Amino acid sequence: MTSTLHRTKKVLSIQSHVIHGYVGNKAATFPLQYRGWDVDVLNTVQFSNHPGYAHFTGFKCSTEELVEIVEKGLIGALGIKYDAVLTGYFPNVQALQKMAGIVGQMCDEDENVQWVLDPVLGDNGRLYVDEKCVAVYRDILQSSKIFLATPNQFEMELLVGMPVRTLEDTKRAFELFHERYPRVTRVVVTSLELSEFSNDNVYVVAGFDSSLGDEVFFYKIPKINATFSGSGDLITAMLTDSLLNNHGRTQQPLSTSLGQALWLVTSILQKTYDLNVANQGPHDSAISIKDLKLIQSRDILKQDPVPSMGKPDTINI
Ligand SMILES: Nc1ncnc2c1ncn2[C@@H]1O[C@H](COP(=O)(O)OP(=O)(O)O)[C@@H](O)[C@H]1O
Ligand SMILES: Cc1ncc(COP(=O)(O)O)c(C=O)c1O
Repeated sequence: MTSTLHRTKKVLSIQSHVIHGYVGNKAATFPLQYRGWDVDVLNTVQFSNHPGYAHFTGFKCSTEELVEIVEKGLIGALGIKYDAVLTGYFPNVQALQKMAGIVGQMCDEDENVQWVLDPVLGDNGRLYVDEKCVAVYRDILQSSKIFLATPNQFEMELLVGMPVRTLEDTKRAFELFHERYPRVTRVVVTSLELSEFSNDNVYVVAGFDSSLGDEVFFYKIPKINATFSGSGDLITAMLTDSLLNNHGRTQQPLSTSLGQALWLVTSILQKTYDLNVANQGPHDSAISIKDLKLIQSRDILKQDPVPSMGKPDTINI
């Protein structure tokens, strides 16, 4: 009952769109809506399906189209005030640069707008955008006020310019990140494979909130025997919800929000895995699961309050 008394939060989500499947905006929109957000969806590309499939077709929005929709339409004509702007995949360097300029200005002009930035560059040692985007993301992170950034392991390595393979590296990487990008208040590295835990079959998910001191915290998440597309986009969306949609409660620390976002994502990935295995039968090596089962996971998304993955470990930097 009480949640309906609070204003519905509004987010502008600028990411890719696929007609079939769930990555980019398709992975973020339904979960955010289901958790009570008004989501304004700006699609940077429109593809038949994600490029993890053998074939896809579609088209990219031009920089001019993206700029016009936000500047003339959403801000100029409608004057919409957002609580958050979520940015993900951009189809080229120019679109990234221009749109980051506009979002940065929105945040400078109104301190209530929080920028959640997923620096989409690549994964597992491979870039899937123009390499010039690396320097552009470094500039953006240096010059803009960012509420939360969510690089994966490879993206964190590119942003700090060092390999991140051990707990000691992780500590140094967060230190360097904070030195280089002091205007980024929170950073979460979404999946680290660290040598200390190589026998434990876990991903490490680590976070740092510069407004709360010098502690890096991390969760160890048991690996499900599969690879998923869209899990990164889903966790960024669920962190946005957990940090900003407090239904009138005081804002909770990043470690608590990450514990809840991880509970939601892990439960959805497990459900997706179980439904796939029920169809395909048992397997030995990791299976590639192309589409999250988001609709079938709506009962998970409805949880309130959201359970947590437990207590994180901590390291001081
Ligand atoms: N095989 C897996 N088993 C368990 N959790 C996973 C698995 N793959 C992804 N995740 C979860 O999804 C989150 C985001 O995945 P990640 O691979 O970091 O995204 P990105 O696509 O940005 O690289 C991770 O923090 C982890 O919680
Ligand atoms: C255009 C596009 N956006 C988003 C994603 C999803 O990325 P992630 O699996 O890192 O969440 C993909 C992955 O294939 C993609 O091709």
